[in-house]
Amino acid sequence: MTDKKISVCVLGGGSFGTTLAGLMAARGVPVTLWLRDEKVAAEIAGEHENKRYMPGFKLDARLVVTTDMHAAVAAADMVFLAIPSSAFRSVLHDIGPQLAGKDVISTTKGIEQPGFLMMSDIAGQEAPGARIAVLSGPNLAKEIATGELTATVVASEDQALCSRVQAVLGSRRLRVYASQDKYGVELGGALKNVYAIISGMAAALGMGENTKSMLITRSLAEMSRFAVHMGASPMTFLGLAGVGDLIVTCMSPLSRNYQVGFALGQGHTLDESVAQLGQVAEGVNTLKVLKQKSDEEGVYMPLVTGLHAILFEQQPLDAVIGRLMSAEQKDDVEFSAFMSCTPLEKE
Ligand SMILES: NC(=O)C1=CN([C@@H]2O[C@H](COP(=O)(O)OP(=O)(O)OC[C@H]3O[C@@H](n4cnc5c(N)ncnc54)[C@H](O)[C@@H]3O)[C@@H](O)[C@H]2O)C=CC1
Ligand SMILES: O=C(CO)COP(=O)(O)O
Repeated sequence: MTDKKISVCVLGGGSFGTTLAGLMAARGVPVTLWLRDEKVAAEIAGEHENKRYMPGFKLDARLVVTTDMHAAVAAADMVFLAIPSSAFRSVLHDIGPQLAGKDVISTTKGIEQPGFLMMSDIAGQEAPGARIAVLSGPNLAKEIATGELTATVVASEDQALCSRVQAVLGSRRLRVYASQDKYGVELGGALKNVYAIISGMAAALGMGENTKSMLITRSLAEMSRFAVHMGASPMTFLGLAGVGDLIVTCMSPLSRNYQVGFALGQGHTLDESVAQLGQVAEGVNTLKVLKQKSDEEGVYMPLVTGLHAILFEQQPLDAVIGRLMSAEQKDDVEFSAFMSCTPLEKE
């Protein structure tokens, strides 16, 4: 790293954007947080708090907040995106040419249809001149904001970019590990949201601890099977952006996807469950995208199929659980065979 301080801009003033921007500002990094809403921007500037998304969390007074996206991006060397996947492309579309030569890091955990595109794919299309990385791991915004210890993964083929992100974001409370498997890290972050909905349902239904453990473990098997089929490294799923993020999202009531599942398990409809959350739960859209893709690709994903049947095909929960529990009993750790074969045998 050079002596010059890297200037950062965070796009998106929801839970995660606010948290990341506040964290970096508190470390003395020059940070500007961009958001759309003038009222929220004025509140953050005046009271150092985002009462809509992060009530009760004080932000560092050095954090600059703006509603002028073009000015914020122009002044930055590194741009983090913390925008829901549904709006990711439209936000990038406005600033694509401005991002040439800059570091762009997506923190968004979703997939775009049509095309089954990762957020880094969209960034590559909308900002072809940018250097692109993704950030993912067990990173519940509220825990990061209270200073709980955790870690995350920055993934890019560009190792110098990973090092810059580690320098800007890493601290004694947040370790930033590097990976070159951008696709696997991104897939892990998106897929685990679906399984968090299932885990939330299981919790609301009062299921046992054995059941919850089985669900998380079989979720890992299912998401890894899909990801490996799609070209990701199986090893990535043993790391923070795979099993790490899966565990936290499936176990914590702070997860919004878990909360949606919990509300569903209490008997609320999907619309009610999403409406009462008031924040993004990416797993709902990812479930639709994943069901379609796994059908097209012929990848066996019984948990995805089951949740899709409950949420979008009006099938009763009992019937789905009955089907899952009476399906053929196959191998436990199935890709041990895949990992031990040579690259040639894999093809
Ligand atoms: N909150 C968390 O703990 C974490 C969230 N993420 C990911 O970060 C992404 C963003 O999530 P959150 O910040 O949690 O969501 P959120 O629901 O807390 O906030 C979303 C923010 O995006 C803004 N927004 C929506 N549409 C927009 C548009 N067209 N233009 C500009 N801003 C727009 C909203 O106004 C709001 O400020 C998601 O993909 C999520 O999976 C990743 C890691 C942790
Ligand atoms: O991705 C997250 C934690 O790593 C946040 O999960 P939720 O979006 O379910 O809150």
